[in-house]
Amino acid sequence: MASPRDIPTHATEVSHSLSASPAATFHSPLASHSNSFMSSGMMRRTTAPKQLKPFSTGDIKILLLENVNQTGQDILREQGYQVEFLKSSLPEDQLIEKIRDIHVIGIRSKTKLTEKVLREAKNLLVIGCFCIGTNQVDLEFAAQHGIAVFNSPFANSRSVAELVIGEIIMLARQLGDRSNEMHHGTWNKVSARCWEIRGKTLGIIGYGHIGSQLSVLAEAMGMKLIYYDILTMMAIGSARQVPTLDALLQEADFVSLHVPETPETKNMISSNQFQQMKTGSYLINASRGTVVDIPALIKAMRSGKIAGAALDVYPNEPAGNGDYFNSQLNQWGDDLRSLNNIILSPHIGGSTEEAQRAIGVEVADALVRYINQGVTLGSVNLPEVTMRSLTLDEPDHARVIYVHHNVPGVLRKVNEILADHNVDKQITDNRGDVAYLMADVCGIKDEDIKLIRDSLDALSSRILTRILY
Ligand SMILES: NC(=O)c1ccc[n+]([C@@H]2O[C@H](COP(=O)([O-])OP(=O)(O)OC[C@H]3O[C@@H](n4cnc5c(N)ncnc54)[C@H](O)[C@@H]3O)[C@@H](O)[C@H]2O)c1
Ligand SMILES: O=C(O)CC[C@@H](O)C(=O)O
Repeated sequence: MASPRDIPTHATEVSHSLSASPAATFHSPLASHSNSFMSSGMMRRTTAPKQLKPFSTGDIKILLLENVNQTGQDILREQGYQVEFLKSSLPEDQLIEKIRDIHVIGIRSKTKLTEKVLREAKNLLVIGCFCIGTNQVDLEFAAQHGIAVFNSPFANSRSVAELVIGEIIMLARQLGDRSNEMHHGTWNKVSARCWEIRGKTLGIIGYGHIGSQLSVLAEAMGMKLIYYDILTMMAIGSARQVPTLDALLQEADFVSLHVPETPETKNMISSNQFQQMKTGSYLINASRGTVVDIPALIKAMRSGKIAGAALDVYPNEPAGNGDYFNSQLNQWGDDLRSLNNIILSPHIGGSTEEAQRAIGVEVADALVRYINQGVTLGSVNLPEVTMRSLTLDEPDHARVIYVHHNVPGVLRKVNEILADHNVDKQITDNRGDVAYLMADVCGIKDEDIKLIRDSLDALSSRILTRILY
């Protein structure tokens, strides 16, 4: 392993012969990524970043599921990693089989990386969620095992907000039904219970990236805006935060959900909430399928309480494209489909070319930075730690990364191990029980690296040791 010949660029700058498991010892950035990182202004240096790899990039095995965008695939392949790409997600048994062998996995919203699955992921270093939501990953278990998780926090927010604007108009004008009728040859020119959206009140539940973006668009369409959020959020334009969910439900003509999947948001909109809503109002859910109690929605629509709904997400969603959205998947499937003025879309809120390309780049870049430099900026489950790249005028440096339980006395022990070396820079941070330490050490020889790694591995606080050189 570790042959510098396999390193695509600047490979001759370093020459190490240590054999290492990717999970134990990792290495640094390719120029394109480290340069863009350095140009952030945080860590400007005149010297080119040093290319560090303890083993051939070809040893890194990456599994990309759920049709991750080509932009992301390209970035990872350019690094020389082995990338396996699949269009759909995998059934749990196949996922477990594959995850044993890989160092990196890229997923979207469908793949469930539960404790059961992650327990088998003995070589896994990092998870890339090529989406906003990270509810499909057991973040805590991953952190406790030193597996970093990255996502793309807002690259598809605009796409979701635009879809919702379209749905508001479609529902107000019963456009889905009229279109369906025309597809079946029926001309049905009606205006009863069809409305303009101008002057109507949109109630946004969850005023984060998507909710606030929707607020801007809806206000431009002449709607009045109210929102409910567990946090006090800055109102945009003339939007107004209301103190309770009930207050929002009682006032809004359209209710749109933009909350994450959490225990608190499970069935957040159920029979009681439908009762609070205005008769003839509309519900839109493009957040997560668990947030709306669908049988209660079906009842509320049949009774006329709710005049229309748009759903983009469901408690159970198929693994891939095909003829799967039936009552076997969700027992109420047929009832839902039989309703009038309901728009059903296959979780496409974030599915635009713009969003998927941007997500591909953002998440793949984060993965490369983590694999090659150990930088955790943007991680959703590990402390966010960064240091400038090592440079070509630092030839005998190594970057020591020690992920550990946050218990008293660890730093003293780590620094005893590093004491005989010159520590250029060191940074540590914690997130709950898990701490992440990075130290750049100079004057390092191959035998030092092995010694440092073995000594760190022997500490009881250890979760993961990586040495990049
Ligand atoms: N349909 C799609 O394709 C699609 C695309 C992107 C995101 N999403 C979903 O939309 C969700 C929201 O995305 P975002 O980027 O706006 O997230 P965000 O984190 O920026 O905003 C979420 C907001 O919800 C609030 N919130 C959390 N719990 C709440 C509760 N119990 N009651 C009220 N407010 C609560 C938070 O305080 C936050 O302001 C994501 O978590 C994801 O599940 C779906
Ligand atoms: O693309 C997906 O599968 C998920 C889209 C969306 O729900 C997200 O969380 O970003």
